[in-house]
Amino acid sequence: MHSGTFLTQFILEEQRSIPNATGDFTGLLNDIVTACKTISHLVNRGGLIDILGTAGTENVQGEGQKKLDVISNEVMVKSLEWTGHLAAMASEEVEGIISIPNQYPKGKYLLLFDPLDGSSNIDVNISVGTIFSILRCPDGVPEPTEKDFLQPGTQQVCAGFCIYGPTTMMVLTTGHGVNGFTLDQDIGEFILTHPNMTIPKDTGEFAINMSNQRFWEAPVQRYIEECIQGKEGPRGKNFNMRWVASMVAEVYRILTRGGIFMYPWDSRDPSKPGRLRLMYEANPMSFIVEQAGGASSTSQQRILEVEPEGIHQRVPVILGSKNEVERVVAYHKEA
Ligand SMILES: O=P(O)(O)OC[C@H]1O[C@](O)(COP(=O)(O)O)[C@@H](O)[C@@H]1O
Ligand SMILES: [Mg+2]
Ligand SMILES: [Mg+2]
Repeated sequence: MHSGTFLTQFILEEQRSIPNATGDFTGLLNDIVTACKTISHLVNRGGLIDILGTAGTENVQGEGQKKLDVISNEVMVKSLEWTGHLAAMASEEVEGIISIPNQYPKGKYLLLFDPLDGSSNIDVNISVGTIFSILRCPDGVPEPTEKDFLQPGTQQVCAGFCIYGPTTMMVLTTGHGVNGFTLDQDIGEFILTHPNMTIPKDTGEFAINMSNQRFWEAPVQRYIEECIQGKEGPRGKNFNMRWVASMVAEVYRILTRGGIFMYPWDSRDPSKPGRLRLMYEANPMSFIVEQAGGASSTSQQRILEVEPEGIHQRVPVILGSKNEVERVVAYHKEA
Protein backbone atom coordinates (compact mmCIF):
# COMPACT_ATOMS: atom_id res chain seq x y z
CA MET A 1 0.00 0.00 0.00
CA HIS A 2 1.45 3.42 -0.88
CA SER A 3 1.37 6.35 1.50
CA GLY A 4 -1.68 8.51 0.96
CA THR A 5 -4.07 5.55 0.89
CA PHE A 6 -7.31 6.16 2.78
CA LEU A 7 -7.87 3.86 5.77
CA THR A 8 -11.24 2.79 4.32
CA GLN A 9 -9.53 1.73 1.09
CA PHE A 10 -6.75 0.02 3.06
CA ILE A 11 -9.31 -2.02 5.04
CA LEU A 12 -11.15 -2.98 1.84
CA GLU A 13 -7.91 -4.11 0.20
CA GLU A 14 -7.14 -6.18 3.32
CA GLN A 15 -10.61 -7.74 3.08
CA ARG A 16 -10.01 -8.73 -0.52
CA SER A 17 -6.99 -10.75 0.63
CA ILE A 18 -9.22 -12.84 2.93
CA PRO A 19 -10.98 -15.75 1.11
CA ASN A 20 -14.81 -15.75 1.55
CA ALA A 21 -14.68 -12.48 3.47
CA THR A 22 -18.24 -11.26 4.20
CA GLY A 23 -17.46 -7.58 4.82
CA ASP A 24 -18.47 -7.97 8.47
CA PHE A 25 -14.94 -7.25 9.66
CA THR A 26 -14.56 -4.28 7.33
CA GLY A 27 -17.86 -2.90 8.58
CA LEU A 28 -16.78 -3.31 12.20
CA LEU A 29 -13.45 -1.54 11.66
CA ASN A 30 -15.23 1.35 9.93
CA ASP A 31 -17.59 1.64 12.91
CA ILE A 32 -14.62 1.79 15.29
CA VAL A 33 -12.99 4.44 13.10
CA THR A 34 -16.17 6.55 13.23
CA ALA A 35 -16.30 6.25 17.03
CA CYS A 36 -12.64 7.31 17.34
CA LYS A 37 -13.19 10.30 15.05
CA THR A 38 -16.04 11.37 17.35
CA ILE A 39 -13.90 10.98 20.48
CA SER A 40 -11.03 12.82 18.79
CA HIS A 41 -13.38 15.73 18.09
CA LEU A 42 -14.57 15.82 21.72
CA VAL A 43 -11.04 15.57 23.15
CA ASN A 44 -9.99 18.38 20.83
CA ARG A 45 -12.86 20.61 22.05
CA GLY A 46 -11.70 20.16 25.65
CA GLY A 47 -12.46 23.21 27.80
CA LEU A 48 -14.74 24.66 25.10
CA ILE A 49 -17.34 22.12 26.09
CA ASP A 50 -18.01 20.71 29.56
CA ILE A 51 -15.99 17.48 29.25
CA LEU A 52 -12.97 18.09 31.47
CA GLY A 53 -12.76 17.04 35.11
CA THR A 54 -14.17 14.14 37.09
CA ALA A 55 -17.51 12.42 36.60
CA GLY A 56 -17.83 11.85 40.37
CA THR A 57 -18.28 8.10 39.80
CA GLU A 58 -16.02 5.03 40.20
CA ASN A 59 -15.46 2.21 37.70
CA VAL A 60 -15.14 -1.52 38.36
CA GLN A 61 -11.42 -1.01 38.99
CA GLY A 62 -12.24 1.24 41.93
CA GLU A 63 -10.78 4.21 40.02
CA GLY A 64 -12.42 7.60 39.90
CA GLN A 65 -13.88 8.14 36.43
CA LYS A 66 -13.19 11.25 34.38
CA LYS A 67 -16.10 12.75 32.43
CA LEU A 68 -14.30 11.74 29.22
CA ASP A 69 -13.96 8.13 30.41
CA VAL A 70 -17.75 7.97 30.66
CA ILE A 71 -18.45 10.00 27.49
CA SER A 72 -15.99 8.07 25.29
CA ASN A 73 -17.37 4.78 26.60
CA GLU A 74 -20.86 5.97 25.60
CA VAL A 75 -19.62 6.98 22.15
CA MET A 76 -18.07 3.53 21.59
CA VAL A 77 -21.19 1.64 22.73
CA LYS A 78 -23.66 3.84 20.82
CA SER A 79 -21.54 3.76 17.63
CA LEU A 80 -21.18 -0.01 17.63
CA GLU A 81 -24.24 -1.68 19.23
CA TRP A 82 -26.64 -1.23 16.30
CA THR A 83 -24.41 -2.06 13.30
CA GLY A 84 -24.83 -5.82 13.28
CA HIS A 85 -21.12 -6.75 13.39
CA LEU A 86 -20.83 -7.54 17.08
CA ALA A 87 -22.08 -10.36 19.31
CA ALA A 88 -21.10 -8.42 22.47
CA MET A 89 -18.60 -5.91 23.90
CA ALA A 90 -16.52 -5.35 27.02
CA SER A 91 -15.11 -2.08 28.30
CA GLU A 92 -12.70 -0.89 31.00
CA GLU A 93 -15.48 1.37 32.25
CA VAL A 94 -18.24 -1.29 32.51
CA GLU A 95 -18.20 -4.16 35.03
CA GLY A 96 -20.01 -6.85 33.05
CA ILE A 97 -20.38 -7.77 29.40
CA ILE A 98 -22.14 -5.17 27.23
CA SER A 99 -24.74 -7.17 25.31
CA ILE A 100 -26.31 -6.12 22.02
CA PRO A 101 -29.89 -4.87 22.53
CA ASN A 102 -32.46 -7.31 21.11
CA GLN A 103 -33.77 -4.83 18.55
CA TYR A 104 -30.41 -4.93 16.75
CA PRO A 105 -28.91 -7.76 14.66
CA LYS A 106 -25.89 -9.55 16.12
CA GLY A 107 -22.59 -10.24 14.38
CA LYS A 108 -19.75 -12.72 14.83
CA TYR A 109 -17.15 -10.59 16.56
CA LEU A 110 -16.40 -9.67 20.19
CA LEU A 111 -14.89 -6.24 20.93
CA LEU A 112 -12.90 -5.25 24.03
CA PHE A 113 -11.85 -1.64 24.52
CA ASP A 114 -10.30 0.96 26.78
CA PRO A 115 -12.37 3.96 25.67
CA LEU A 116 -9.99 6.55 27.08
CA ASP A 117 -6.42 5.56 27.90
CA GLY A 118 -4.25 7.94 29.89
CA SER A 119 -7.15 9.41 31.85
CA SER A 120 -4.86 11.19 34.33
CA ASN A 121 -3.64 13.32 31.41
CA ILE A 122 -7.01 14.54 30.10
CA ASP A 123 -7.19 17.74 32.15
CA VAL A 124 -3.53 18.61 31.55
CA ASN A 125 -3.78 18.45 27.75
CA ILE A 126 -1.36 15.55 27.22
CA SER A 127 -1.97 12.81 24.61
CA VAL A 128 -4.65 10.25 25.44
CA GLY A 129 -6.18 7.50 23.33
CA THR A 130 -8.57 4.60 22.73
CA ILE A 131 -7.34 0.97 22.62
CA PHE A 132 -9.28 -1.96 21.14
CA SER A 133 -9.03 -5.71 20.56
CA ILE A 134 -11.23 -7.83 18.27
CA LEU A 135 -11.89 -11.55 18.85
CA ARG A 136 -14.19 -14.04 17.11
CA CYS A 137 -17.29 -15.09 19.06
CA PRO A 138 -17.27 -18.89 19.50
CA ASP A 139 -19.71 -20.53 17.05
CA GLY A 140 -23.22 -21.33 18.23
CA VAL A 141 -23.22 -18.80 21.08
CA PRO A 142 -26.27 -16.54 20.62
CA GLU A 143 -25.76 -14.67 23.91
CA PRO A 144 -22.04 -14.43 24.77
CA THR A 145 -20.98 -14.37 28.41
CA GLU A 146 -17.67 -13.36 30.02
CA LYS A 147 -16.15 -16.81 29.41
CA ASP A 148 -16.51 -16.38 25.63
CA PHE A 149 -14.18 -13.37 25.84
CA LEU A 150 -11.50 -15.23 27.80
CA GLN A 151 -9.34 -16.09 24.77
CA PRO A 152 -5.54 -15.67 24.82
CA GLY A 153 -4.11 -12.70 22.92
CA THR A 154 -2.90 -15.02 20.16
CA GLN A 155 -6.58 -15.35 19.14
CA GLN A 156 -6.98 -11.64 18.35
CA VAL A 157 -8.21 -10.97 14.81
CA CYS A 158 -7.23 -7.32 14.99
CA ALA A 159 -5.84 -4.81 17.49
CA GLY A 160 -5.45 -1.07 17.32
CA PHE A 161 -5.28 2.21 19.12
CA CYS A 162 -6.15 5.77 18.29
CA ILE A 163 -3.97 8.46 19.84
CA TYR A 164 -5.42 11.95 20.36
CA GLY A 165 -2.25 14.03 20.38
CA PRO A 166 -0.85 16.92 18.33
CA THR A 167 -2.27 14.84 15.47
CA THR A 168 -4.88 12.13 15.76
CA MET A 169 -3.50 8.81 14.57
CA MET A 170 -4.88 5.28 14.21
CA VAL A 171 -2.41 2.38 14.51
CA LEU A 172 -3.64 -1.02 13.36
CA THR A 173 -2.66 -4.65 12.90
CA THR A 174 -4.62 -7.58 11.52
CA GLY A 175 -1.61 -9.87 11.76
CA HIS A 176 0.11 -8.56 8.61
CA GLY A 177 2.42 -5.92 10.08
CA VAL A 178 1.56 -2.57 11.65
CA ASN A 179 0.36 0.56 9.83
CA GLY A 180 -0.22 4.11 11.06
CA PHE A 181 -2.83 6.52 9.67
CA THR A 182 -3.11 10.25 10.34
CA LEU A 183 -6.53 11.92 10.54
CA ASP A 184 -6.82 14.69 7.96
CA GLN A 185 -9.12 17.01 9.90
CA ASP A 186 -10.04 18.90 6.70
CA ILE A 187 -11.58 15.90 4.95
CA GLY A 188 -12.28 13.78 8.06
CA GLU A 189 -10.37 10.78 6.68
CA PHE A 190 -7.48 8.73 8.08
CA ILE A 191 -4.62 8.58 5.58
CA LEU A 192 -1.80 6.02 5.52
CA THR A 193 1.28 7.99 6.60
CA HIS A 194 3.30 5.37 8.50
CA PRO A 195 3.31 2.08 6.51
CA ASN A 196 4.99 -1.01 8.01
CA MET A 197 6.03 0.44 11.36
CA THR A 198 8.90 -1.54 12.91
CA ILE A 199 10.60 -1.40 16.32
CA PRO A 200 14.43 -1.44 16.41
CA LYS A 201 15.77 -4.44 18.36
CA ASP A 202 18.01 -2.27 20.50
CA THR A 203 17.33 1.02 22.25
CA GLY A 204 18.76 3.61 24.66
CA GLU A 205 15.41 4.71 26.08
CA PHE A 206 13.35 3.26 28.92
CA ALA A 207 9.93 4.23 30.27
CA ILE A 208 8.81 3.30 33.79
CA ASN A 209 7.14 5.19 36.66
CA MET A 210 10.28 5.77 38.75
CA SER A 211 8.22 6.88 41.76
CA ASN A 212 7.39 3.20 42.32
CA GLN A 213 11.08 2.13 42.40
CA ARG A 214 11.16 1.07 46.07
CA PHE A 215 8.31 -1.36 45.42
CA TRP A 216 9.90 -3.18 42.44
CA GLU A 217 11.34 -6.71 42.47
CA ALA A 218 15.14 -7.14 42.35
CA PRO A 219 15.40 -7.95 38.58
CA VAL A 220 13.63 -4.69 37.68
CA GLN A 221 15.71 -2.76 40.23
CA ARG A 222 18.86 -4.23 38.63
CA TYR A 223 17.78 -3.49 35.04
CA ILE A 224 16.86 0.15 35.74
CA GLU A 225 19.94 0.70 37.95
CA GLU A 226 22.17 -0.50 35.10
CA CYS A 227 20.42 1.81 32.61
CA ILE A 228 20.92 4.76 34.96
CA GLN A 229 24.62 3.93 35.48
CA GLY A 230 24.96 4.46 31.74
CA LYS A 231 28.39 4.47 30.04
CA GLU A 232 30.24 3.98 33.33
CA GLY A 233 28.12 0.95 34.23
CA PRO A 234 27.85 -2.67 32.96
CA ARG A 235 25.75 -1.59 29.95
CA GLY A 236 28.57 0.68 28.70
CA LYS A 237 26.09 3.08 27.09
CA ASN A 238 23.87 5.94 28.25
CA PHE A 239 20.10 5.58 28.50
CA ASN A 240 17.41 8.29 28.33
CA MET A 241 14.12 8.11 30.27
CA ARG A 242 10.55 8.99 29.34
CA TRP A 243 7.20 8.60 31.21
CA VAL A 244 4.06 10.14 29.69
CA ALA A 245 1.58 8.16 31.84
CA SER A 246 -0.50 7.38 28.73
CA MET A 247 0.22 3.85 27.47
CA VAL A 248 -0.88 4.85 23.94
CA ALA A 249 1.78 7.59 23.83
CA GLU A 250 4.51 5.29 25.19
CA VAL A 251 3.73 2.57 22.65
CA TYR A 252 3.45 5.06 19.77
CA ARG A 253 6.90 6.48 20.68
CA ILE A 254 8.34 2.95 20.78
CA LEU A 255 6.79 2.15 17.36
CA THR A 256 8.43 5.31 16.04
CA ARG A 257 11.95 5.16 17.53
CA GLY A 258 12.22 2.08 19.76
CA GLY A 259 12.36 1.84 23.53
CA ILE A 260 11.21 -0.32 26.42
CA PHE A 261 8.02 0.35 28.41
CA MET A 262 7.57 -1.29 31.79
CA TYR A 263 4.71 -1.42 34.27
CA PRO A 264 5.98 -4.36 36.33
CA TRP A 265 4.50 -6.07 39.38
CA ASP A 266 5.23 -4.04 42.51
CA SER A 267 4.63 -4.58 46.20
CA ARG A 268 2.34 -1.57 46.74
CA ASP A 269 -0.57 -4.00 46.59
CA PRO A 270 0.90 -7.52 46.38
CA SER A 271 -2.53 -8.96 45.52
CA LYS A 272 -2.54 -7.01 42.26
CA PRO A 273 -0.52 -8.74 39.49
CA GLY A 274 0.06 -5.33 37.85
CA ARG A 275 -1.52 -1.97 36.94
CA LEU A 276 -2.49 -2.52 33.33
CA ARG A 277 -5.38 -4.69 32.12
CA LEU A 278 -4.71 -7.79 30.02
CA MET A 279 -7.75 -7.84 27.73
CA TYR A 280 -7.98 -4.24 26.52
CA GLU A 281 -4.52 -2.79 27.17
CA ALA A 282 -1.77 -5.45 27.34
CA ASN A 283 -3.10 -7.90 24.71
CA PRO A 284 -3.88 -5.39 21.92
CA MET A 285 -0.62 -3.50 22.54
CA SER A 286 1.37 -6.76 22.61
CA PHE A 287 -0.13 -7.90 19.27
CA ILE A 288 0.87 -4.56 17.73
CA VAL A 289 4.37 -4.58 19.28
CA GLU A 290 5.10 -8.15 18.18
CA GLN A 291 3.79 -7.45 14.67
CA ALA A 292 6.28 -4.53 14.54
CA GLY A 293 9.17 -6.84 15.47
CA GLY A 294 9.22 -6.08 19.18
CA ALA A 295 8.55 -8.33 22.19
CA SER A 296 6.09 -8.29 25.10
CA SER A 297 6.29 -10.22 28.37
CA THR A 298 4.87 -10.40 31.89
CA SER A 299 8.53 -11.12 32.87
CA GLN A 300 7.54 -14.79 33.21
CA GLN A 301 5.76 -15.44 29.90
CA ARG A 302 4.75 -13.97 26.51
CA ILE A 303 1.72 -11.77 27.26
CA LEU A 304 -0.17 -13.07 24.21
CA GLU A 305 -0.04 -16.61 25.69
CA VAL A 306 -1.52 -15.66 29.07
CA GLU A 307 -4.72 -17.68 29.65
CA PRO A 308 -7.26 -15.01 30.69
CA GLU A 309 -9.27 -15.55 33.89
CA GLY A 310 -11.37 -12.37 33.85
CA ILE A 311 -12.09 -9.45 31.52
CA HIS A 312 -10.64 -6.90 33.96
CA GLN A 313 -7.60 -8.88 35.13
CA ARG A 314 -4.30 -7.06 35.43
CA VAL A 315 -0.84 -8.21 34.32
CA PRO A 316 2.75 -6.99 34.62
CA VAL A 317 3.83 -5.45 31.29
CA ILE A 318 7.32 -5.27 29.77
CA LEU A 319 7.26 -4.46 26.07
CA GLY A 320 9.21 -2.86 23.26
CA SER A 321 12.65 -3.38 21.66
CA LYS A 322 13.21 -7.15 21.53
CA ASN A 323 16.76 -7.35 22.95
CA GLU A 324 15.91 -5.17 25.95
CA VAL A 325 12.72 -7.08 26.79
CA GLU A 326 14.65 -10.36 26.55
CA ARG A 327 17.33 -8.91 28.87
CA VAL A 328 14.72 -8.05 31.54
CA VAL A 329 13.17 -11.55 31.19
CA ALA A 330 16.64 -13.10 31.55
CA TYR A 331 17.26 -11.08 34.75
CA HIS A 332 14.02 -12.56 36.18
CA LYS A 333 15.16 -16.08 35.25
CA GLU A 334 18.54 -15.50 36.92
CA ALA A 335 16.89 -14.14 40.12
O1 LIG B 1 -0.41 6.87 36.87
P1 LIG B 1 0.70 5.92 36.56
O2 LIG B 1 1.03 4.98 37.69
O3 LIG B 1 1.90 6.61 36.04
O4 LIG B 1 0.13 4.96 35.41
C1 LIG B 1 0.01 5.38 34.09
C2 LIG B 1 -0.61 4.25 33.30
O5 LIG B 1 -1.98 4.14 33.67
C3 LIG B 1 -2.82 4.31 32.53
O6 LIG B 1 -3.24 5.63 32.48
C4 LIG B 1 -3.99 3.36 32.73
O7 LIG B 1 -4.93 3.50 31.74
P2 LIG B 1 -6.34 4.27 31.93
O8 LIG B 1 -6.04 5.72 31.92
O9 LIG B 1 -7.10 3.80 30.75
O10 LIG B 1 -6.94 3.80 33.22
C5 LIG B 1 -1.92 3.98 31.34
O11 LIG B 1 -2.29 4.62 30.16
C6 LIG B 1 -0.57 4.51 31.81
O12 LIG B 1 0.50 3.84 31.19
MG1 LIG C 1 -5.78 2.47 29.81
MG1 LIG D 1 -9.06 4.03 30.25
